[in-house]
Amino acid sequence: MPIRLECLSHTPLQGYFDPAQEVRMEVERVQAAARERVLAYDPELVVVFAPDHYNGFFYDVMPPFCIGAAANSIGDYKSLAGPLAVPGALSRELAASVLAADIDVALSYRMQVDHGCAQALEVLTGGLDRFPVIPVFINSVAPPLATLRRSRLLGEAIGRFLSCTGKRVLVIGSGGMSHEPPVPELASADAEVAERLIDGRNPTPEARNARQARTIAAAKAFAAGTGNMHPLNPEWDRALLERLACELPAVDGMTNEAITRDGGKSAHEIRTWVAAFGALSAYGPYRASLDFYRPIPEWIAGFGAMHAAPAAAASTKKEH
Ligand SMILES: O=C(O)/C=C/c1cccc(O)c1O
Ligand SMILES: [Fe+2]
Repeated sequence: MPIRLECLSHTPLQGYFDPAQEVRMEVERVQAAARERVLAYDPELVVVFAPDHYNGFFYDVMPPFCIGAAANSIGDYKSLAGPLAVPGALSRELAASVLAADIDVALSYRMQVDHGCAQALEVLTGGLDRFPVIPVFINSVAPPLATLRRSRLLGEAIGRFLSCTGKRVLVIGSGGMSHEPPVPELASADAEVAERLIDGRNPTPEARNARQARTIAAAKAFAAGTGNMHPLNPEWDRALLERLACELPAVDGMTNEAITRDGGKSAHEIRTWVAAFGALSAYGPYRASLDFYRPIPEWIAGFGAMHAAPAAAASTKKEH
């Protein structure tokens, strides 16, 4: 019952507004190495913990967590569009098992995922449907949010289920660390924006282009040091990476208010990493490697990559 973990930041700005070539190439090398590890491991099941950015989940019903029993990627920015290869019956069993463990989770047979999920699948597996994949949405942008501890416990409950499947499992966490791109908030929204946050599925191409143009313009202003976006916080990011590697339960002490204050409103995407590490921790002690970290203002992201495996695992090769 082997398991491997890959966590990485995403950004829809890759390919639209890039950092210096040496940084871009370093990220590409790290991403290629992660993909090589995954393909050599050849998972029988992938579980991807991902946020959403008001593309698939809205305030008409905003669950803290949702397991996909079928899912489609909308293809925002340059991310891939199309169906994920979701094993629906197994997703349902997973949801039942998590609920039986006293963690309340929703189930969707029509989950829409955005770049927050699709980019990680493309980078790590080369596509959306290369391996059977169960997407697990974690609300990271739409207050009120569950606690960070709850994401760790969700991950643990999922890990316990996975360890009983006998499958070669890969868990993925997809999210930035400190960052705060221009995502609107319901509390301060006018009526038109509020409606978009409550029920804004399937916008027109014009509306989508306008949104993407706003993000690109914000990235340019942020990298130029103008505008009033929350700064990236490499010190906070590095402390978090250390916690994930060495003392996972310590994340329980991080309150939502402190995460917003220190990392910015979208830093809550770290809960995808926390859940992935929670799943891994259900298999016992683990060993984690930090593959990359750098604040990248052009991508509005504290950008990191880590991989990990149970301490007992001798190699990352395929195990039968
Ligand atoms: O959804 C958007 O329009 C922008 C999302 C974004 C921007 C920058 C960094 C990220 O991690 C994002 O998800
Ligand atoms: Fe994001």
